[in-house]
Amino acid sequence: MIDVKNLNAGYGKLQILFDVNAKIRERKITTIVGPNGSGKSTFLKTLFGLTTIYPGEIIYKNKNIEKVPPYKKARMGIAFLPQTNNVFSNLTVEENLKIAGYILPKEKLKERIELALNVFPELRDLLKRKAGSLSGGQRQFLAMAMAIVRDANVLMLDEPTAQLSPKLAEVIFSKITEMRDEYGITVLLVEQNAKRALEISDFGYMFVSGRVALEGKAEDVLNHEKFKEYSLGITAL
Ligand SMILES: Nc1ncnc2c1ncn2[C@@H]1O[C@H](COP(=O)(O)OP(=O)(O)OP(=O)(O)O)[C@@H](O)[C@H]1O
Repeated sequence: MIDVKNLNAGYGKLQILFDVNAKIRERKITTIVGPNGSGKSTFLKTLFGLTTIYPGEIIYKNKNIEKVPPYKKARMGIAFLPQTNNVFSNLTVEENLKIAGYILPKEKLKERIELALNVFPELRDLLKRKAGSLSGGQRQFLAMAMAIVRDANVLMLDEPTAQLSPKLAEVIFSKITEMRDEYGITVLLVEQNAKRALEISDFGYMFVSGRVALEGKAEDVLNHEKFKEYSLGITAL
């Protein structure tokens, strides 16, 4: 679905990612783990077009998209949910959902919102609430529901369980698997909660210092010595 080839990227002259090769497979969950500052968020931002790309290729559905601006990527079905500011706080939940699908015809929009609310029934009672007054978990639900309204093919999530209780993190993980299994959405996930994230994933990558240090089937990454060292906090930045 997304093929990343020899990707080098960063912020202005500051290079953060070095020769990254990765495959984001269709209808699968791919998770990126790694120490703080290893470039995980930068990778997502780069795929969405928010950083400077030096040489490197990003191929989506057989098209090179490294020069495509973010708003066009959104129209191509790629959704990026940053860690914060992923909803419009001063608008209601309902307004957020409507804005997500503003390019859709009215009937289609209604249908998509209904579908999103089936995945996130927790939002039904909150439709008139301002998004800014939601809890962290509810806000995350809303951001994910908005991606469903937009009919995203690929959902890139940056630490969706950050600052959530373990119980709520579990709910988010099960929603992510539901989105893959029931709606065929391709998921690219960046998580601090590395072990749990890999457990629900199909494929995994570990980044260290902006490079791919480990890759493979999620369970192989989970069982790899390098991942165990990282989990124990031994892997150096
Ligand atoms: N907008 C920016 N401008 C310049 N440097 C940045 C910017 N955003 C991030 N960086 C730097 O890029 C490096 C990688 O950061 P990034 O957020 O991608 O890491 P990460 O693996 O997602 O870390 P964490 O797990 O802590 O979120 C860090 O050294 C960071 O300081």
